[in-house]
Amino acid sequence: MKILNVDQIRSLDQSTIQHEPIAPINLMERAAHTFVEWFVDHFPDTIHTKIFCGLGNNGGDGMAIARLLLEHQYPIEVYVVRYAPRESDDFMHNHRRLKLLLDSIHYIESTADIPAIRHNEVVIDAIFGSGLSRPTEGIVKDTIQAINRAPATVVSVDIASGLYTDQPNEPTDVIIEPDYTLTFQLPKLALVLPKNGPYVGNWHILDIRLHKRFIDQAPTSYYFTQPSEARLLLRKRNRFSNKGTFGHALLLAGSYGKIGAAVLSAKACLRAGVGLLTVQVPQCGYTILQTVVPEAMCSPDRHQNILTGIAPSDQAGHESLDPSDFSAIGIGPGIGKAPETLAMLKGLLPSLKKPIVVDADALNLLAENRELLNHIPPSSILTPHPKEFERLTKKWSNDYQKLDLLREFAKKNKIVVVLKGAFSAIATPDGDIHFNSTGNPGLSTGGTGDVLTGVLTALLAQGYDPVEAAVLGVYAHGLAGDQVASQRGSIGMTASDVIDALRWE
Ligand SMILES: NC(=O)C1=CN([C@@H]2O[C@H](COP(=O)(O)OP(=O)(O)OC[C@H]3O[C@@H](n4cnc5c(N)ncnc54)[C@H](O)[C@@H]3O)[C@@H](O)[C@H]2O)[C@H](O)CC1
Ligand SMILES: [K+]
Repeated sequence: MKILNVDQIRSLDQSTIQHEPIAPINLMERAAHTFVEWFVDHFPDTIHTKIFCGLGNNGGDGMAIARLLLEHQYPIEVYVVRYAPRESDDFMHNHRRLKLLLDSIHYIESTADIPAIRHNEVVIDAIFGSGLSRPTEGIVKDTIQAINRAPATVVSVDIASGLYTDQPNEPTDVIIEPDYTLTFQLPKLALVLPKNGPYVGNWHILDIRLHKRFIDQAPTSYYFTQPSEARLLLRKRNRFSNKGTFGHALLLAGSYGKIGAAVLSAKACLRAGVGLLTVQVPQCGYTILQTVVPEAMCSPDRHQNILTGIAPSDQAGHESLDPSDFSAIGIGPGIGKAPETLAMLKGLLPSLKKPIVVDADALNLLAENRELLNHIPPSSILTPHPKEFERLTKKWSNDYQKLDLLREFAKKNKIVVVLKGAFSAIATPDGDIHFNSTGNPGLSTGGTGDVLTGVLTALLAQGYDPVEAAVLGVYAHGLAGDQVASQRGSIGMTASDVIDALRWE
């Protein structure tokens, strides 16, 4: 699903009005209906509801929502924040209609007009939507602060009042902190950025049937992975396939004290459908791996405690590995940063031709030896969390700048970068960014990154295109986390739970 910017959303509105065709006021009515449908589903009709409206079309939505909630017998009160002398036409239209049904509409002009808000009430925030053009101030700011201080549940219409749709806010900006955001038609960039968490809450998309052809043709570099899109990426399996069909992956993982990382990666790789798996671990991990992951072959490093090289045959009779024998290689989980491990990386990278997966300490070694980035095979997948990404690039001052850095880094190095976090951002070599839609805070626990590396390596080994592997793998990994959370809650989720919950259907 595309993410469009404010100007495009405005044109989308116009395009819908012209092509459907539909009168603007009826489009507002449709938006209000969809909002109320969700609202009625989530809150009982006895709940006291205060609706705060601005004077533009977001406020117009609020007015229409108020009228529809009245029809559903909700006890409502409506407050108009009078911050300017002029109202939009569609606001005025809905204001007139509401006045016929409601004894009194309240107007907030000074702080004395701001009502007390109690904990068992719901607030609907319809002050500003996508039309926000400057920071909130004066009476709007005072009203927003009062709503934020109140113990009530807050639901924002389209986007929290005070939050820009696709540009950074200043830290001093006063913005509604909603429990829910119900956004119209398309996700907005502001909704997927980590710093905006408090100004977004749980957000949902309401389909208001805006012009589909306009959306299909609109240029964008931002996408949000929907379940149906992820499912389409999944390849059907042929009944006559054999384990050779699904590739042979090699994982280079583990060091003394971190053999668990190798185990988790290996198990996840198998659960993501790889045909054959070889894991190279330091010798201290050999027995562990052979015992805990019997499905994988294990190639012990020459070194007892760290990885030092793709093992050539030696007197001990260890078989040699040839990197080109593998359909995909994953490097990094738990490998540490020993000089010998760096030397291994330096020796290995230039010899590789196919895309690989690079994670964890392999990323930190790259950050400390950036010339190695030139040897990463094109279309490889790097999976940094924000701190690792900062080490690879530089500090950013806001999430929008971080996205620019991410895009540039992926383009310049011709790689896929999965920036992990809530709504993980996947940057492609072409400069697109796909935000993931699955996952929950339970995934912020040791080992889940190792699981992702195993999953991505398995998908590459099966021949998935690297961008598709990243989008699908990150989606499935998050979905497994959501599955665990729905069964046992997100607190106490472990990486092993996530592996068990991986499903491909
Ligand atoms: N696009 C859609 O899919 C639909 C959107 N709808 C709703 O319309 C709003 C956008 O409405 P708009 O009138 O353009 O803007 P706002 O209501 O957000 O703002 C009104 C007005 O206020 C001025 N302004 C901006 N910032 C400030 C400020 N800080 N202080 C004072 N005044 C400010 C500015 O002139 C704005 O124009 C969208 O979010 C949806 O809720 C439709 O109803 C359905 C289709
Ligand atoms: K709003």
